[in-house]
Amino acid sequence: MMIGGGGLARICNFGEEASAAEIRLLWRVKYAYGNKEVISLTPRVYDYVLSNVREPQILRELREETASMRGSQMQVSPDQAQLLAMLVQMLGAERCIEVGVFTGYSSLAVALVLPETGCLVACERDGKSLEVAKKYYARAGVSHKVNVRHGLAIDCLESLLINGEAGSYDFAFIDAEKKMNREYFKLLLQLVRVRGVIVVDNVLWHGRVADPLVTDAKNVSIRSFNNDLFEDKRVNISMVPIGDGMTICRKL
Ligand SMILES: C[S@@+](CC[C@H](N)C(=O)[O-])C[C@H]1O[C@@H](n2cnc3c(N)ncnc32)[C@H](O)[C@@H]1O
Repeated sequence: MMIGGGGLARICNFGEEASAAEIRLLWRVKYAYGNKEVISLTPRVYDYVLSNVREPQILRELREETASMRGSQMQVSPDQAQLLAMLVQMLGAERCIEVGVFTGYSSLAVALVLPETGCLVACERDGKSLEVAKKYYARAGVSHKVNVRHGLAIDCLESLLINGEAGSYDFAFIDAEKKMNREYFKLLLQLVRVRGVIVVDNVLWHGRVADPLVTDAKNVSIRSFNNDLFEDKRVNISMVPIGDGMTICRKL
């Protein structure tokens, strides 16, 4: 059965008003690959996902405090933070780096699961949001695991390399200036050990990267970096449609 362009547009734009049957039809039209049906994250499905996230109380409080702050939409979602923490645990990571801390939600999620001897280098240029992050590291009792670096992330990463720390990190998370992703990745690939992991956030850029008609500078830059990662034989990759999209890269 075919569905007309107008019908599709209506369901796409006003998904919440569409009937369940229409949505199922939309899935079949738009998201069926061979025999495989791929889930579309409606608000209801996403609520269900969130209801299955085991968000620690301290992270919930940080998220709620950040909600009233400017830029709160930059924070990773609870399901993303949970995935980052799980990757760190699966790797048995002891040494991590975060590029782009904001008020500390993702870095706290990582610090909480690091062993007592673990260390997270947390790079952030904005002093005001770092104050919130430091308050929560202290409240959570993980300040001793977080090496806060206030300044430009590039300077921080270069200083780690100058300090002879190449190949000594297990895990890194990139979540700062998108147009700098290529530079961050280049430095982090040196800092992370073989079989270590680098996660890049916002690779789907609100879905706009998939639209060839959107050609603003940020989109072009994210799309081009995604393509670099796809071609990069030094890493295995997995692009995951979680939050605003994250690509998990494992160094070979
Ligand atoms: C998307 S937010 C990070 C969100 C954070 N990971 C979280 O889950 O709450 C990006 C942060 O990167 C910081 N940032 C942007 N450019 C930077 C740079 N060149 N050096 C250091 N930090 C930078 C911004 O100040 C902002 O706080």
